[in-house]
Amino acid sequence: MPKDNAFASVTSEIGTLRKLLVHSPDSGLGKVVPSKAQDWLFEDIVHLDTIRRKEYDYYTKILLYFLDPEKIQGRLKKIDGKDGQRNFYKPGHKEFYRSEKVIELQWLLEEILEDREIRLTLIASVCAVEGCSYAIQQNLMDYPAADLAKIFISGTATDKSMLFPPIPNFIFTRDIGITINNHILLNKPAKKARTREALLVRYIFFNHPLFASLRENIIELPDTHQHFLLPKEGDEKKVTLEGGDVMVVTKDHVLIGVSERTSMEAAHQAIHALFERNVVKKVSIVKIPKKRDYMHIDTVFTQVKRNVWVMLGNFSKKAIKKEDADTVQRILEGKKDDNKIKIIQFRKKDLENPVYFDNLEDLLNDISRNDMGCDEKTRFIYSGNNEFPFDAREQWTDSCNVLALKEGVVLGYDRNDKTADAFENAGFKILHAKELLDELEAGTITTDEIKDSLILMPSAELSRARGGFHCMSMPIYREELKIEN
Ligand SMILES: NC(=O)NCCC[C@H](N)C(=O)O
Repeated sequence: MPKDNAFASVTSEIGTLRKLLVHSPDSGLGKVVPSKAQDWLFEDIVHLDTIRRKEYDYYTKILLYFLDPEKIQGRLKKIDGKDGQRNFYKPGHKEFYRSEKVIELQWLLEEILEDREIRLTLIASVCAVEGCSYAIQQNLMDYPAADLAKIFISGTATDKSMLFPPIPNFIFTRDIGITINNHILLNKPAKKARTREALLVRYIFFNHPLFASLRENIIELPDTHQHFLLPKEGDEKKVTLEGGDVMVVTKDHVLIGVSERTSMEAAHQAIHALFERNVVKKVSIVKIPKKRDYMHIDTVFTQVKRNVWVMLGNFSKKAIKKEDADTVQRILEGKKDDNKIKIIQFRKKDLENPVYFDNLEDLLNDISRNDMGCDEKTRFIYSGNNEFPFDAREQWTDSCNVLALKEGVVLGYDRNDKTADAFENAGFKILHAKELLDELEAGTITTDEIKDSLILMPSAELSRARGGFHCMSMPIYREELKIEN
């Protein structure tokens, strides 16, 4: 349990995780059709039963074991028993795990929908966003809260009719908002497919009693003045921001990616909002190429320990030097600056004089050494062991997108073999989720004993959704790291 009484506090990427928001794959994932997969931001269609039972359920078990063991310890056989109903994992079912540490968004949505006024407003809002008929809107009022929550998320009514599209990316809770110290910065999705997620989450944060103490600390970025007059596509003046582009590296320092999803204008607004409210003292803007493969900064790097990061080699010093080595190419492509990473750090006390970094490694090294006071050498583990073509292949399947359960213990996909080798070479133990759970249940190991490890999770279906465990988590509370400066 957190030592203080604050409900929310995230001051790093790697402090021991105590509370997070998640959403397990709902039936909407099983409704993605090939013709809409790209619009709905999936590269492929997934097999629902496999993604749940053989993949995501392991994530739930590991999270509960680390964050809320009473819910699961000694009960695994029964939970996954022969009846095969998975009731423990189903929000809305009476046997659902209902953890206040591993917090399921569908459960919170159901709870706020018990309130008639919220139900009416949210029905009207969802119907407006989805362009539903008046008849459907009236019809939705007859559903009990649990069914309505399911419908809002899956898009499908209890009689199996599809009322509106699913929101299959709701499993990527990272992107709905970010806890920065004891504030929550809400997102403004860049893609239409994620609009309903933002709407539902806004209602949860502003209405669920769990967040009552935080209401004053919820930050919503304003839109650009007369934003409705802006051209449809490609205007940097639009304010769009997704959580995968925000990383809280220390209590004073936040990184904000400018990417395919987060606009420069949003970064600009966020810097002002965070400085004006005294949330942090330093914001580093990390501008990455606007590419589907790199959609947010957490798809190209995440933190493992105070002096260890996993990253894509393309953004390393060496790779950037190599790119610049051919003079003719450099001159010809000189204007293609958009393909390069750009890093600018703003300090509240001296806004006029930002600091520039040439490459990602320099920034991360500066964070490890100067912000986190780490004397040990900063180490980088590269996607695919930095070997072509495994570097790009494994980054595509989220090798760089790991979630730290505590400093040095991270969750990643089991399909990224070369990255796992790189972790091993860097001195990390490689653990497999299923075996680890067996050992935890048998009592031959405890979560406290697990140190410096990459826990490999089954991933064949999950990885088709284009996000890893960093994306599948919205930390609400992490223990504060002891930093000696
Ligand atoms: N933070 C992240 O990188 N989230 C991954 C989101 C994947 C989702 N299919 C999307 O394209 O939005």
